[in-house]
Parts: sequence; structure tokens; C-alpha cells
Amino acid sequence: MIITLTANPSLDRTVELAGPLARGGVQRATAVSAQAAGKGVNVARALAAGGEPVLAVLPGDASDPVVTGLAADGLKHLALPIGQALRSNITLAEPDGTTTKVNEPGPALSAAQQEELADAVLEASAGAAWVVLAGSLPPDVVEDFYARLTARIRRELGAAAPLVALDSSGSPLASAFAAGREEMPDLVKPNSEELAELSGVATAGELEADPALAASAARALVDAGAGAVLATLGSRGAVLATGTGSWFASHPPVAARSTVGAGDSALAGYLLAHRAGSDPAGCLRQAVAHGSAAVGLPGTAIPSPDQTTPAAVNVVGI
Ligand SMILES: O=P(O)(O)OC[C@@]1(O)O[C@H](CO)[C@@H](O)[C@@H]1O
Repeated sequence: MIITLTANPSLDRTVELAGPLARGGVQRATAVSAQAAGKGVNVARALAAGGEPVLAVLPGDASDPVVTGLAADGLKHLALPIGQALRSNITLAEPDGTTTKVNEPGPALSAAQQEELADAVLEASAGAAWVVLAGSLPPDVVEDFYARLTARIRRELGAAAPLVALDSSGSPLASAFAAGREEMPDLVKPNSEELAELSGVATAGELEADPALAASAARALVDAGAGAVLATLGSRGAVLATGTGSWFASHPPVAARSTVGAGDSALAGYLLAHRAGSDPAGCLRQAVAHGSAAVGLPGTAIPSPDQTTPAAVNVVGI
């Protein structure tokens, strides 16, 4: 069983354009779609598609389109009413697969609502294999929310505490590394921009162009206390650093339709392989297979394992 927390869920609206995005112009959409989403929700969808029992925890009223969407899709979830509408995030998808995203800040959560959300995750997590803390934090949520929740899960659940995976950005991610080693995630999944920001050694472009540099930045985060670092490098693939080594994996190019949800799919692929008992290189292989498959799907669509091609992934020690 895996629990996901999406502190700032969204209704992802995808607008498909007939041609390249024209800034300042008026363009007609060729298709629109909407899906209940947010990073933890996407991870939960991919896990469920892989046969893993999941519970997606999120704030949201029962009548909110995100929550009704999850119910309609049959994804097991626990939504805590907040008396406010969740956000809509817009993806503008161009025919060549370029995606431009505009994410709203989301509704502010009061201190009591933050506490309720943390309590719900704690309660659901007892005995789970993993808890995935994912995405941005809504306005007014303390920036070290994830670090505090990690510490609380370990302190209060002791031997029944799940492993903790963190996929966030900006200060919620940075504060996990500012915290003590006992608050560090067992797995952290930065993209190249987040790895660049955290490590301060290079730009995102430099890390994507040089997997050895990305691996050394990831290893530095393991040295700082993270259990493992799965860093996705866009179309280049991903690197994994753990206490026992580091690896780089790449996939032959895919015809890109939308990169939205690719990182979430990669994290889910890693977790599915980990649950199946794979070694680190095997987990990385499935992460890249899932991420690549997601890129070939429209909007925020999330792949199932039979849509992935792990045999096509090349994994090397780095
Ligand atoms: O604003 P955040 O929480 O950082 O990211 C939210 C989001 O962009 O992440 C998912 C893709 O990873 C989308 O479903 C969603 O719209």
C-alpha cells in the first residue's frame, strides 16, 4: 500500500493548439480536456494502474471537480473539505509536443486545515510501504510542512512508519535538506531545475547535458542525508544515486505529446519496481520507462506498465 499526499491538487485543463503558441495573439483550440491531477494524484494513478493499492490524500470538497473526477475514475482517495475551490492549471499543448503550463497558486489552507491534512496522512500511513509527499504547497502553508510531516511520521509511527518519498520544488524541497538528517526523505525526485537549485553546482541545462555532473550533484544530496535521489533529466533520461552507487538511464527518443506528468510517472515507475523487489538499477530502468511513456501520451495522461518499454532503457553505472 502506498499513500500519496497532494497538498495543492489541481484540475489540469489541457488546451491543444493547431499550431505553435503565438504570444499576444488569439488562437483557436482544436481540443480541450480536463483531469483531476496534481503530483501526488498522478503518482497514485500510475501506481494503481500498476496494481499497487493506493490512497490519494488531498484537500478538497466532495463537490469539487477534482474530487468528483477522482471518484468517477475510481481512484481511492481521502479528500478533506476546505470550503474553497481547488485550482485549475492550464497546459497549452503545441503539435510538436511543446507544453506551456500555467499553474495557479491554489486556495490558502488555515493552520487547522494543515494540521488536519497532516493528521490524515499520519493515520493512513501506519503500516504502508511508502508515503509520497508531492507538489507545491498552497498559500499560507508553512514551507517546512513536508520536513515536519516526515519527522512526525517517523516519530509517531516508529517501526510502522513507511518510507518517505518527496517530489517538490522551491522552499518546501530546500527545507527538507535544511532539516536534520532524521527528517530527510528516503527518496527525493528532483528534475534538472530542482537539482540545479538544490546543488548550486550547475544550471539545469548543464546537468541535462552532462549526466556525470548530474550524478555527482545527486550523490552530494545522498551525502547530505537523502536515502536515494532519482533526478529526471528531461528527454536525456534520469540518474539515480543511492548509498551503494549511481546509475544513468536513457530511453530512445519518443514522439512527444505532453511532458506533463512525466516526472510523476517516473517516480511511480521507480516505486512499482521497488515494491516488486528490483535492485536500484532496475528501479531506475522502470522509472525511465514510465517517464518516457508518459511523454508520448496527451495532457496529464498517465501510463500503465503495459504501455512502457523497460527493455528499451539503457542503464549504466556512472
Ligand atoms: O504546482 P505544482 O504542485 O508544483 O505542480 C502541479 C502540476 O503541474 O504537477 C503535475 C505534473 O507534475 C500536474 O498535474 C499539476 O498541474
